[in-house]
Amino acid sequence: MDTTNSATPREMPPAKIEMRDLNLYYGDFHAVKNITMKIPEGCVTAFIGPSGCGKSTLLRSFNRMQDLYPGQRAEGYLHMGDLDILSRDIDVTDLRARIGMVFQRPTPFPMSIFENVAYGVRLREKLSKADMEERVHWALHKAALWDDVKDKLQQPGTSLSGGQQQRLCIARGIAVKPEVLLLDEPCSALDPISTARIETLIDELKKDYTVVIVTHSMQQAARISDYTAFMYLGELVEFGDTRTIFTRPQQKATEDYITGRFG
Ligand SMILES: Nc1ncnc2c1ncn2[C@@H]1O[C@H](COP(=O)(O)OP(=O)(O)OP(=O)(O)O)[C@@H](O)[C@H]1O
Repeated sequence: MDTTNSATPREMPPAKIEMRDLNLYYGDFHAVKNITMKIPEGCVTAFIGPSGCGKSTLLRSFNRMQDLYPGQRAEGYLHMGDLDILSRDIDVTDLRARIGMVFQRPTPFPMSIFENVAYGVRLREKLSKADMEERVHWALHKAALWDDVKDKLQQPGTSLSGGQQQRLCIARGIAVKPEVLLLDEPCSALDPISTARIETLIDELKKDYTVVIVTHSMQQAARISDYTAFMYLGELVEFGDTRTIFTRPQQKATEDYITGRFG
């Protein structure tokens, strides 16, 4: 399958993450095939494609989630700047602080709202009580959750609504000040109002972070992303600026998918 990069390098901001011939396997199963692309810095990049095409597998490789599953492996070139993400010698905990992740279902820890946000920071930094409070409040503001929780920071994270829990997970993700935020279908368990709030938040976050999102919703990709990658059967079919992908796709498979005529 031809891979067409319809955004020329001149138009695109510099790469934050770069892949060359990246291959991902579950045992013998070749789930993601020969991906060569650059994720632009300070933008929202969306991965779309039919169920099972490898979007989540690819996203998870950016912060080495495959290490958590025996039998999963990655081959090829995957870099963030000078950092060789696939190198055995890197500190994976440090990598996951630099490249944070928010999952499909909100996953608050069984602890207070405050501690949910402070937990990851405490693992990495020795902050005074006042500095920690400042960091937690900052993250909750950034995640547009402060007004909802400012009077109940000691209540359990699980006492919040689904949409609030997902914003709590985003606050937790940004509290450690990552460079990249990976969002794996962050709105799939949310109602339309919570989804709209998360989408607004993502738009805000790209001022400070590089955001990569996997979404099943083409409308969502069209609304919030600057660049879109369409995957099919483990391959990258087409990648380019979102407007071009949705209005003038170069590959028939992309056109069929976005117009709902797919298989
Ligand atoms: N833990 C696993 N072990 C074996 N195969 C897996 C595992 N996880 C995913 N796969 C397979 O890898 C392929 C890619 O899966 P992946 O979850 O990345 O797809 P996806 O595009 O994110 O799908 P969806 O949109 O349904 O979440 C699929 O064929 C899937 O069955």
